[in-house]
Amino acid sequence: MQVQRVVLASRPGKNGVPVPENFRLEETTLTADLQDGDVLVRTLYLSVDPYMRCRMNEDTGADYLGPWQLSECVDGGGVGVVESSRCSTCNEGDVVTSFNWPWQTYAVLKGSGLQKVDPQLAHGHLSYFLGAIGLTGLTALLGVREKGHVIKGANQTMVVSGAAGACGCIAGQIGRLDGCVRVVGICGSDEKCKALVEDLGFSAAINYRQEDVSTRLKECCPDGVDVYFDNVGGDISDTIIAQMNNGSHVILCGQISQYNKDLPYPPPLSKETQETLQMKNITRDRFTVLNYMSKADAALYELSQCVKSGQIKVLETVVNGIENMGDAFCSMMKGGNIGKQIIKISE
Ligand SMILES: NC(=O)C1=CN([C@@H]2O[C@H](COP(=O)(O)OP(=O)(O)OC[C@H]3O[C@@H](n4cnc5c(N)ncnc54)[C@H](OP(=O)(O)O)[C@@H]3O)[C@@H](O)[C@H]2O)C=CC1
Ligand SMILES: CCCCCC(=O)/C=C/[C@H]1[C@H](O)CC(=O)[C@@H]1CCCCCCC(=O)O
Repeated sequence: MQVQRVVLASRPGKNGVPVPENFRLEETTLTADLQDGDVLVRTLYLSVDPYMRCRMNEDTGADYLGPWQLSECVDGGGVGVVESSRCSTCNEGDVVTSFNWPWQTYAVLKGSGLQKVDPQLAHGHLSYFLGAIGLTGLTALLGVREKGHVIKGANQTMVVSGAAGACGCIAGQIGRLDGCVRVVGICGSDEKCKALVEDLGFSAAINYRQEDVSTRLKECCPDGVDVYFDNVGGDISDTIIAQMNNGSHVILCGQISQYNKDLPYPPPLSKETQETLQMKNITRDRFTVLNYMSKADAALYELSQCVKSGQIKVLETVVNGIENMGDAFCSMMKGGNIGKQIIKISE
């Protein structure tokens, strides 16, 4: 059968900004003759994620991430439906997901590498398995729980950077549900600020492109900052950390402001910020969701219940068509998304 796929056409260079032309759409022939253990899947939704910028480099700078190879099909988070199966654990019609889903309209995959999901968990919104009820939601929930030290009744203020993105949206809502009295989001547009406060229940939001973050933080966080969910790093994080309280906690989730630079992960901190962390006894633990997968089932069930009950609101930016994968990735890296950036591949 004829299928479409996306390959890596070129690398942006270690210090380059990725462009859609780094990706190329191709037609290819898929031999749908299944071997034992294989399944034929139709792709429903694909995910684009910041860590993929590192996979565009020859050397990713992160030991658990392999680089994408030139002229080879790109992969990442995906969800799809089993069309036919020669695997004992997968049946026709099953909805399945994987972190290594090829950017391809149909694919033959090993059934053993796929996770079966229950569409009911997402009320039929299958794209949520790439976002709020997938790795994104897990990152937010487990990041806050494992590294945030949020205690109900402790009058804590949480700040979230990258707050209107996939992880940030959920992290702030978890902070509020878990008992922070104040949750302040930092993001890149007035429209995003409005969504955070009016739709997601953040106490306040700061547009870092328009406002003086330090001044606005002092206004929005009069008692200082107790928990900081860090998605972006760089100057924004330095400014927030400068206003953190003694004994407070940084959840080091990601550092997207540094991903277009030739730096290892996590990138080094300024001397001043290192001194602040030390003097104020602030913890700053790196959090990697893949290290907590033993807690995934319970956490996904909790996220599902919160989404179904409306306690957690889900925002998505959906574009249609595999031909738009590169555009969607580059747009997300520049802030084109509100909530999780999803690409719909088929009905
Ligand atoms: N530790 C872990 O296990 C995991 C970590 N992550 C990390 O979480 C973070 C968020 O990922 P995810 O939710 O998927 O992506 P998002 O949906 O948050 O998309 C990325 C967002 O980053 C913001 N951004 C881009 N450049 C900058 C910049 N220079 N300064 C400030 N903000 C910027 C943009 O929003 P804006 O308009 O506000 O600029 C953009 O929308 C990333 O750092 C990622 O690496 C993700 C998954 C797992
Ligand atoms: C290199 C910078 C990464 C910064 C943090 C981050 O974004 C981490 C993301 C991972 C998270 O733990 C869950 C994921 O899906 C991300 C990594 C996925 C790894 C897939 C492995 C693919 C491969 O190399 O084969």
